Amino acid sequence: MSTPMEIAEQIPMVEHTIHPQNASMEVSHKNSCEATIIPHQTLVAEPIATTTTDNTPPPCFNDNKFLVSVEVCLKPSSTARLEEVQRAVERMLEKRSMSYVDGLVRIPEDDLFLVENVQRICICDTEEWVKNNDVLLFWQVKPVVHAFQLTEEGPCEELGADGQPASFNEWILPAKEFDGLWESLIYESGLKQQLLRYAATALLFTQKGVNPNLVSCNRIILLHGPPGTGKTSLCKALAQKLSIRFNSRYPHCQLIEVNAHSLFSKWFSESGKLVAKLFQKIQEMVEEDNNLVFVLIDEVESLAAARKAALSGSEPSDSIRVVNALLTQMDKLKSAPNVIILTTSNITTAIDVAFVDRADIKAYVGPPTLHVRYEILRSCVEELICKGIISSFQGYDGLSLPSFSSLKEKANATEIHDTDTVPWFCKQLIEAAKACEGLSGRSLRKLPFLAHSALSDPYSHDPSNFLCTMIETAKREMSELPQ
Ligand SMILES: Nc1ncnc2c1ncn2[C@@H]1O[C@H](COP(=O)(O)OP(=O)(O)OP(=O)(O)O)[C@@H](O)[C@H]1O
Repeated sequence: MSTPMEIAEQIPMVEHTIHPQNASMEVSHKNSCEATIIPHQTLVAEPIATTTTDNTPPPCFNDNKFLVSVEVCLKPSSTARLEEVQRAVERMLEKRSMSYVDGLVRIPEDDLFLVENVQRICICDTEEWVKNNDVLLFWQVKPVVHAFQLTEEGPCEELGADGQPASFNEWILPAKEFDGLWESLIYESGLKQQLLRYAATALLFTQKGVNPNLVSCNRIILLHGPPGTGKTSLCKALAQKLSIRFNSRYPHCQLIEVNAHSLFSKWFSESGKLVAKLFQKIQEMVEEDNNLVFVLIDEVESLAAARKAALSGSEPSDSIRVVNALLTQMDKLKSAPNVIILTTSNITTAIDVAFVDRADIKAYVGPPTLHVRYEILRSCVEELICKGIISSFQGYDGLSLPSFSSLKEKANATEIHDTDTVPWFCKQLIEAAKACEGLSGRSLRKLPFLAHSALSDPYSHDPSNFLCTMIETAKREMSELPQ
């Protein structure tokens, strides 16, 4: 019998081709369940590429291998050094001939150091490289291990003067409050990967000292779109993700959540000064070059209101001062390599053009599509099954319910609702998702709660009854939306 390495060597690597640009983007919900460790002999690998079509290596490709992030969360009680844990995990991964799919990796029971110190090991972002349901084999992968420990301190509030609301909250990252947030956010278009890559490029450019007069990069992101589409959560999740991925370069990381409303002083003329004061603090933080600082400005239109409106007389002149102060301070921060400004807005047209122009990425975060609505509801139902609120579906023992893409694949991309290959409960879930067209992600995440409270018998664990009630609740919620 051949050894795993011999078998691996028999598979011609160069002849296989994956096109990352074609890889379907499906955000994983497998965090709560174990990643399948499949003996690699049984796997049929999707062809793997060593180059993209234009012969340039894909961006995350090194040593003829795919770079795959492996995030290792230490136990709160652990006093081990992050580098020590990182090396221990690297050694553990080297010993195992496992496949790489997004999800949790079992910690070997005989590795006492890892058992004592590590809470979970999670493989991330492989779906960028492979099509849905395929896997990367161990020899095709160079794992990049990021060890981290969550802080449990909660936000530290900067109190405003004279009973004014606080002007900002400070979080030390990675924070317990944002754990799992990234994975819980579901988008259709690869938006999360795009943001991650953008930030990685921005940090690389500044780290390498790329001349900003020649290649401009302001490190400002603007997410805009309707309310409840997850913009604020996405900003926080991105900051958390980057604090983990860049912790060897930046061991300290903070998120400053600016309360834009508090910057409007009751003495109107003070507002410009308050903005300057806030940025003075941020400036002090970024002076420490081991610090990575994220500044989150929600509803940025309230701070960066279009000056055109002000000049036309419909806005008080103080708002002009605030916008001017904000733009000046942002330009000052530009020279610091270790700060990223994250902003959100529901009404882009109300934002000053000079601000919009400074944003390197202006990403539209739209209402959830059918695919996304199904995935959000699926993750909710999985959570309720996991916590024993409803029982699992009869005849289906899987830990996670089928994803929308896997159903589509089985149904040969036709109308998946009408096909026999789709289990009945998935059809119900699809019906619920269809009934929710127009609801925001925020409302969708509330729907299972509303459905449960509408059950005639709240102690019934019947999943089918629950799904029927969820469909009715969705229809009721839709009918109550303002026209
Ligand atoms: N695409 C999504 N996938 C999963 N959950 C989502 C999605 N969109 C929204 N949610 C849920 O809605 C919650 C609220 O989202 P959040 O407050 O970040 O939205 P927002 O776009 O910033 O809203 P607003 O513009 O009203 O401030 C999130 O924490 C998340 O639970």
